[in-house]
Amino acid sequence: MPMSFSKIAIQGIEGSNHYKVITDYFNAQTQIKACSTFREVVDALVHNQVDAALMAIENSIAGSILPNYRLLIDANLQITQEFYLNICHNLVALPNQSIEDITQVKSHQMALHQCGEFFNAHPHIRLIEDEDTALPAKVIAENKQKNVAALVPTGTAELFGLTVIQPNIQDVDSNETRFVLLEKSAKTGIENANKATLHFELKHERGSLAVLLAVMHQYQMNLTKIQSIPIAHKKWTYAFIVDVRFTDAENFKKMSQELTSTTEVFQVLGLYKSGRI
Ligand SMILES: O=C(O)C(=O)C[C@]1(C(=O)O)C=C[C@@H](O)C=C1
Repeated sequence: MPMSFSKIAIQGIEGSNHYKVITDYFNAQTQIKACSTFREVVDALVHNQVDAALMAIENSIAGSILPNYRLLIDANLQITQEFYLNICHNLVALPNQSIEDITQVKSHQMALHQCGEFFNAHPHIRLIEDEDTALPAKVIAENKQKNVAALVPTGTAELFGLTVIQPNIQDVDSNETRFVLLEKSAKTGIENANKATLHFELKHERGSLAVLLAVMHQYQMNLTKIQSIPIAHKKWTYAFIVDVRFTDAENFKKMSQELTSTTEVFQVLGLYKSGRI
């Protein structure tokens, strides 16, 4: 289902996993603004350089990218869509290099986390964080760097003329990252949504989280995720991010009304269609 946006900010360059989401889900006319950090992605949207921003939010092996929740909350952005992408990490280097030749692997920190078991088994390799998965591959190719490898999605080795030393080195074969599309304002009316991302702060009182969960249960919300994130200016206190699926919009509205009056902060970070069937 092609969707039209004139320009979308992503983290990473052509050949990265963010880039792959754009080519898989958006029409060919969509322009891309490649950014080196998630903060730059959000800033590009806030300053109207793009009409949407794509951001990885969690991975099935490495978990949530917590700072990204804070970025989207602080910038007051809305999640308008979500996408799940199958993630393969292929170890790539210049042609004729073997695993014994490799002394460094450069990649995005989330990608390195997803391949922990492989690197534990190859302790001679030093891991170095880079901006995304594709950039170090491009640099290896352009500068003909020997002894350095990168971790890239399927298809990216060919893009830069590199060779796959070892395919699929992620800890678990079936590895997925969930990406969210951010816009400045909500696009989907509740009638067209079946999923929401909510942000709460609760009174530090016995049972306050249990009561909140009971209200969600009462209105038949199906929780797909609960995540606590630190509130930096109130040391050792936490906000909660809750993803819910629902079938009845009226129930969602009633729950929202009730929770608005019983929580310290209640904010809908997005109403959208689930990326899962
Ligand atoms: O570097 C990339 O290829 C990205 O698109 C970034 C990113 C991430 O931020 O999680 C995307 C998916 C994978 O989980 C690994 C890295």
